[in-house]
Amino acid sequence: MSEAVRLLLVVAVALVDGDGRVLVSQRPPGKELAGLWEFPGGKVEPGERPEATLIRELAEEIGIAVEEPCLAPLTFASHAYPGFHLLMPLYVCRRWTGTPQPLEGQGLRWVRPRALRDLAMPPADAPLIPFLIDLLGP
Ligand SMILES: Nc1nc2c([nH]c(=O)n2[C@@H]2O[C@H](COP(=O)(O)OP(=O)(O)OP(=O)(O)O)[C@@H](O)[C@H]2O)c(=O)[nH]1
Repeated sequence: MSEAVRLLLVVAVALVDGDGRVLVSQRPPGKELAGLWEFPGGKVEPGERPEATLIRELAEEIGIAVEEPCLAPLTFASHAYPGFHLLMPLYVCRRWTGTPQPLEGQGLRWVRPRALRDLAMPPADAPLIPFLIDLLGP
């Protein structure tokens, strides 16, 4: 039998603005993978539905309100990190209330999907970029 892995379920979202740009957030100093740009989101807590996790994280991290029907599944990442295996559904969202703000002192940037390739992102995220380019154009 192969070695047991710890599976970590994290949900993330590509918020898309009217110009087809995507919001990325820079992991704050002190966290694992600090300085890398990522899609907003976080770990699914025990007993929590993934969509509820995203709605909670978006309110906590960037101060916007999202309605569940506005979260559309796009694709997912499956990546072996040292010590755990990340499974990360990526949703797309084009409608929300409020203006994204860096409530946790993180950097926030709106970028065209093609420009994601030039950002330092966690290794799990690279395979997600072509799906965003297909959906939104470069
Ligand atoms: N949110 C998010 N997490 C990602 C992405 N890519 C990626 O590998 N991850 C990984 O998924 C995990 C998310 O953990 P997190 O620390 O952001 O979750 P959280 O907000 O619940 O953390 P906390 O325990 O500090 O509250 C980390 O291991 C992170 O490196 C991404 O694009 N977005």
